Amino acid sequence: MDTQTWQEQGLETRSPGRTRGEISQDELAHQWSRVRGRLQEEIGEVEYRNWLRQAVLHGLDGDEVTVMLPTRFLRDWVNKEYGNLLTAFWQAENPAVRRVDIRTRPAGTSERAPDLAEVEPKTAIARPAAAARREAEERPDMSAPLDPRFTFDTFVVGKPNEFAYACARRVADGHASPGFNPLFLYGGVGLGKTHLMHAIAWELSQRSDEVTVAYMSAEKFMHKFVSALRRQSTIEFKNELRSVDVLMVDDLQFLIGKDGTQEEFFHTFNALVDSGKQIIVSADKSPSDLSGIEDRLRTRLGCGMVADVHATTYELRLAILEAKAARAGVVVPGRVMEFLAQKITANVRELEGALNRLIAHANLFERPVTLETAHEVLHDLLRAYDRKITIEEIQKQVAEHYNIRVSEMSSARRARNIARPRQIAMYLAKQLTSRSLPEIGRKFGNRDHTTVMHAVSKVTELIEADPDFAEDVELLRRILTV
Ligand SMILES: Nc1ncnc2c1ncn2[C@@H]1O[C@H](COP(=O)(O)OP(=O)(O)OP(=O)(O)O)[C@@H](O)[C@H]1O
Repeated sequence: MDTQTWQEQGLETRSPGRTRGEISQDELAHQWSRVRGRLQEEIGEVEYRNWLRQAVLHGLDGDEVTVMLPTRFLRDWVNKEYGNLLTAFWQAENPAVRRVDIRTRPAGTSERAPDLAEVEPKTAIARPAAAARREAEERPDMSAPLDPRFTFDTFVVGKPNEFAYACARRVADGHASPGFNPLFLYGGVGLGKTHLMHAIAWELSQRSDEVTVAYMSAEKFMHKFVSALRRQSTIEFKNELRSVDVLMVDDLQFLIGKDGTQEEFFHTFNALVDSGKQIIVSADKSPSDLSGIEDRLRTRLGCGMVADVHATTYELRLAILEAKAARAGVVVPGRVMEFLAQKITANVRELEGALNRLIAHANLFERPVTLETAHEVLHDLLRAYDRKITIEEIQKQVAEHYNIRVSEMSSARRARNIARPRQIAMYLAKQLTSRSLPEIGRKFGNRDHTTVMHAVSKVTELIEADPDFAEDVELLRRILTV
């Protein structure tokens, strides 16, 4: 990582190498970036900006992390309001950390910490694991190595992601037909697209020393392109990109409206595909729904394999929690996991964050994880869920969306244009609230729980069979969960 990037990431400038406790500056930077990500998720964008945006990591010394803030007021406030959270998240990231020391930094010693969006996944040229790390150290501009946790082994497969997983596997096995080029993965926030891309990169690089994989976020692609333009070194940039065997661009939606960068990406894309190289792209929408992308690019993006990563189901959430707890070597009672899987429905990132907080809390206070501690530790998150989503809100939103009266949610009418939205509302009530089937049934005109069960399985079936229908339900889910 170069000095500038180091500072951009809210880190103090220091000489490269390893910190005490065998952790490299890059790893530490990643941990800090994730801690900040969790903080932002946890306390919300506004609070984060107000209080923590200027926090800078000074370093890790033994078991103590030091974080600097520019004023005493900020230091005291952060200490009081977020000190425990910071410690818990650091502990979850790095079990060696026991304490977080929050201090003021002498004036003029560091830069602001940027938005997370600015520092999220960077670029990595992936070779075998060890080589990739060396590469990252030798080539400061290729700053972020692939996340070692994002492999196929750690990816939990369920109905919502099995197709995307199968496609990713096929490409990673090196047996994909041209029909898999490009592989376009799309779906909502935090559902595992980046994880799958990294997994492909790891797998390919472990398979052969010869294969070079370039992974970058669309933003990074843009930054690199723009700075190449400034340095008048676009030829090198092009050559560098066109020399790889596999190019992965994550979160392509960030290229929307960036015409010059899109143009460059389009040419790179064509050059690579024409010479038989593999392209893998992720975005939050399917190619046909990515408005703001040039038509010729959209057409090319959609001409390979397009795989949707659907919103999680209760079963998948539970399986993910079980896998993560087992991996962390922590015993979390089944009831606690069921509770989390039922409650934390927005995405896997949030679910993972909740589990990490519970584990960190248990470690910190040397107490077992129980349903009671889950309520206590996650009360703010759970309150947000409780506050946000009620069955009434779901009914209102769905009725509005399909242009029917809210009263039809409880009526006896069985016409398709009424019954289908009602089934969708029941399905969302099951997904987004912790209400039981009989409770949901009661809210829908005293219907039996078997009717709700039927609605849930019907909607699940339709989501799998009909992408437009799936899109509609996903849209409603997002509206309800923002
Ligand atoms: N099926 C899964 N099994 C295990 N972990 C998962 C799964 N899906 C997501 N995760 C975890 O959830 C977190 C968020 O996933 P990821 O970053 O891949 O999401 P994304 O779809 O790329 O989101 P974004 O659109 O925000 O970039 C990661 O820590 C990832 O490991």
